[in-house]
Amino acid sequence: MSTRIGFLKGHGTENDFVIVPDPDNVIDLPPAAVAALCDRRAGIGGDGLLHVVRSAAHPEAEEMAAEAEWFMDYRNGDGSVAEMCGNGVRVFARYLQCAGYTGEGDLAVATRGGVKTVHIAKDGDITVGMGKARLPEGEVTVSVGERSWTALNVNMGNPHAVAFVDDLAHAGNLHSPPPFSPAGTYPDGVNVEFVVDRGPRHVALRVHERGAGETRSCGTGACAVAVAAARRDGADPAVTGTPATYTVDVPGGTLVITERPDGEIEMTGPAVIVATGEIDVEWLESAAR
Ligand SMILES: N[C@@H](CCC[C@H](N)C(=O)O)C(=O)O
Repeated sequence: MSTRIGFLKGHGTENDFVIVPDPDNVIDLPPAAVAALCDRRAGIGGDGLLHVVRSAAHPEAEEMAAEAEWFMDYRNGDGSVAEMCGNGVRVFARYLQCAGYTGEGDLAVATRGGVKTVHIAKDGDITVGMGKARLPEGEVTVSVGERSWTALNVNMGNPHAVAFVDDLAHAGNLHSPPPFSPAGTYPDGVNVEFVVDRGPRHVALRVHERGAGETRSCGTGACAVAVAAARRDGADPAVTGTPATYTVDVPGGTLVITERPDGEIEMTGPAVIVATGEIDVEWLESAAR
C-alpha cells in the first residue's frame, strides 16, 4: 500500500484549486509536482494549488505568524509562485471552516501579498479585505490579432493589465498570453483582463492568468478591473470621497468589489469545496520527475 496525501478540490466563481492541507509544512511540492496535480487530464486539475500551512511552519510566513495562524502558499497551475489569489483566499478560508479550524466571522490569512482579513458570512459568501491597489505608471498596448488597446497597469499584490474592449469575443481564444508593446514590458509576466460594460457600475471580464491561461474567474483581476473602471468613470473614491461598488461578471459567476475613499478594497463572492480525496505519493513522485 503506497503512502497517500489528503487533498480537497474547491472553487470560487469557477476559478478552481487543488487544496493540500499541510499544517506542519512537511510535504515537498516542487513546481513539477504542482503542475502534475493541476493537470486536467493526467492529474486532479486546477487553475492553481492552495498549500495550507501554519504561518509559523513556513519560512516565507513566520514573520506574519503573530497576526495570522495560517499561510496561503499559493501556486499557479504551471507550478509558478504568485503573490496573491483573491478567489483562492476565499476558498482557503472555506477549507479552514470546513475542517473546523475557524467558524463564521473574521479570520486573518497570511499571503505573500501580506495579511488579508477574510469574513465568512452566515449567508455563505466570503468577503476579503484585498488591501489597496497600486497603479504603476507607463502606457502599454495589448494586441489580439489586428486589434489593439491601451491597457492600465493595476497591481493588487500581483500584476494586472486592464483593457476596455467593445466585445469580449475580441480577446480571441486566449490560448497564449497576448503580446504587449513595448515588448518586454512584463519580464515576470502579467495577468490580462479584457472588460466590457454591462450597465452602470457593472462590467464583465475575460482573463488570461499568468501561470494558468484563460480561467473562469480571477479575484485580484476583478479588483483591478473595478479600480480601472472607477478611474475611467470619474468615480475614483479618493477623489469623490464616496465608496465605489462594481459588480464584476466573470465567466464563472459574479463578484462584488467595493473601493473605499482610503483606497481599501473589499471583494465578496462564493467559495465552495466540492470533493476530498487522496493523492498517491508514488504517482506524484514519478509525475514530477
Ligand atoms: N486566480 C487568482 C490569481 C492567481 C495568481 C495569478 N495567476 C498570478 O500569477 O498573479 C485570483 O483569483 O486572484
